[in-house]
Amino acid sequence: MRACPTWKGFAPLALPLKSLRERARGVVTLLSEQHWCCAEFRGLPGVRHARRQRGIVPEGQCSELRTQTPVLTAMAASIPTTTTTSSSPGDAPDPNSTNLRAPSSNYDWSEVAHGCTRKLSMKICGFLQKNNNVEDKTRILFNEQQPKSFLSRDNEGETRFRRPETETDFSNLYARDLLPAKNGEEYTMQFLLEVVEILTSYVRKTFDRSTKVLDFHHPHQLLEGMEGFNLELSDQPESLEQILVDCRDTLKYGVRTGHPRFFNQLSSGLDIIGLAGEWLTSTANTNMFTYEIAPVFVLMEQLTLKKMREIVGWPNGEGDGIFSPGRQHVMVARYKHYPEVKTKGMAAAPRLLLFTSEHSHYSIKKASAVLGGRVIPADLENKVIEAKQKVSLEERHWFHLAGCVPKTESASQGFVPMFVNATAGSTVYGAFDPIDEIADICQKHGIWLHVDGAWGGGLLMSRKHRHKLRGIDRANSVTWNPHKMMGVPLQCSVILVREKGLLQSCNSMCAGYLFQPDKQYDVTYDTGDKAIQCGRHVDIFKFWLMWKSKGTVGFEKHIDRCLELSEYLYHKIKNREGYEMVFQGEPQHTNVCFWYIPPSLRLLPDGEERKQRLHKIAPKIKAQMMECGTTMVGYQPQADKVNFFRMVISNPAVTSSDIDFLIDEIERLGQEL
Ligand SMILES: Cc1ncc(COP(=O)(O)O)c(C=O)c1O
Ligand SMILES: NCCCC(=O)O
Repeated sequence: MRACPTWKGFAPLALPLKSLRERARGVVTLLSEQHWCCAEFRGLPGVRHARRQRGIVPEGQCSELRTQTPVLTAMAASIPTTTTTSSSPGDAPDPNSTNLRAPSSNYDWSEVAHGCTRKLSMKICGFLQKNNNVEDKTRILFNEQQPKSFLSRDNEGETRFRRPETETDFSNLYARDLLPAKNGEEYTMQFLLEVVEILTSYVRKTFDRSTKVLDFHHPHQLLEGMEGFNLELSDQPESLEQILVDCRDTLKYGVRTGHPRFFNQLSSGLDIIGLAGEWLTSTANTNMFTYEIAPVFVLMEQLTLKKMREIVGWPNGEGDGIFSPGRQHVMVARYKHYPEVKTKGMAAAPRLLLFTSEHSHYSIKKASAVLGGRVIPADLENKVIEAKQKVSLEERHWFHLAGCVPKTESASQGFVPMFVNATAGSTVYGAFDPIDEIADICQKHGIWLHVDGAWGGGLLMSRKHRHKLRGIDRANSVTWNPHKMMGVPLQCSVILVREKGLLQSCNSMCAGYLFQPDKQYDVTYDTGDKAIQCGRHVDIFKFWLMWKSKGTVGFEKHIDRCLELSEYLYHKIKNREGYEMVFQGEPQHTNVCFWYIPPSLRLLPDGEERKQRLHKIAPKIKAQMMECGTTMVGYQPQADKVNFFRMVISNPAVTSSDIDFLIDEIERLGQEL
């Protein structure tokens, strides 16, 4: 395992160092005047936000921290205990508290010292900032915490909150002290501001390439509780102090999917407007099933769906749709062909067949075609015709037959081809099926055409690339996931249906407690009954807000930029020593699939040994990437192909230098395998 590079700092939740150092220096000045020893805080980069935090300060800092621990320990041990907070500076942490075990090592004590120092410094800083009067600093230091009113009324009588100069001690506060509790407003504002600080610190670090993409730990390590990060649920309430620490740790041990060097999934990036939209959505905390409780969101959804249908090419954006995850299009297709299935079940339908290509999201095992897994129309029609007669399972190797596969191998009756899934941007290869040709076959045989544009639908926003989805306007239904290529925060999935009213007919149950027909407004805006589920999350707002902030042109620019970067990668490696492309030809999407061949395998002749050894290379490199936290990229086998890397780009933060970094990192980690 190659050594990981030393990191300048993986202190994702550190306070802005400048202010912390200033504060700390204030403490150092004060304490040294009191003839206390104290570490010189200079030279402690990455000093963490020490709210009784047990977090790990990265190796580089840990060694520095430890060299100064004896001094810090002396300070922590000698700090007087006259303050009234429950965890007064100098108190040994309560060993029974959930997260804080009794300090046992020098390192632990230095953490305690940090925590105490920070509390002291916050009190002093608050005082100094407020009074700017250095003389009285010693008096204020140990006063009880006086919750000041930080709420004021502006000219319109609106209550405004002013961030307190001194920090709130949340160790004695609990959820019950927050709104709607009586007098809970100030604590609520202070608590939420702490949370915002955690989130904004995380956002800043996400785009900082000197931080890790992840701080990997195995499941058993996290389950055991990293530095006291206890995932077990508690019978008794935890203090807000603990809740804040848990928030920080949850982010600390997660994966930064917005990091410029996170390439692992089709969904990546951290769009700030989308994030704000998600924050607002959670704050609004409403349900999409009726207009009466989501009037604005329901209208936003309807306008956005119409815009998307126009982009698909349906005249005047006519048709239907809904923001909802899941595979409703199959249900709608079946309902269209056999509506009695809704009330009588599958007995009301013959054996139905669904067709899709090997590389669709429902991928099936099959010898991969050098064309990248596209449906070859001539074969599709043959198979459709064949399927209308008796056909045995082994003859279906070319197409995936999902849905109602016959219960016995030798079905006595023909099958009814009902549904064809054409993939616009396959998950691994990024391949686009020839939709127009497939549409001809579906039209000829009266078969429902669904276009799975979950990954490729975003290319419709680009005048340069939308031709790859030529024929999509002939589809009966379309899947399009803005949370993939368009960078909208997860979850944001759309299903569009050409025939208006079909979703409602297929799914509606007219629940009387929700969809009363005698409301005072036009109840056609109660769209919940179109969905297969009842409660439905507001997925629209973050997307609508992003669209407003970028404009249609902004999405086009993003899509074109990502495709440019994938072309850059393709041309960089296609003739590079040690690389082999999985399929020939420029990528149709941002998917670039390749093997990295370490020097030890380059002279091996093709054959079973080479395949078996090559199969292990990508997983080993990936494991090292994760241990080092430097980057993440997906790998997988596909049909008869051994593990290969699948590089995808959807994060607007990615630059060509990140592509260069990825290649260098693969070579650094793989060259000695
Ligand atoms: C082509 C394609 N279709 C459908 C899906 C399912 O998307 P989701 O799981 O986000 O609904 C994926 C996911 O990667 C996909 O790549
Ligand atoms: N729907 C699954 C996502 C697959 C991927 O991100 O690679």
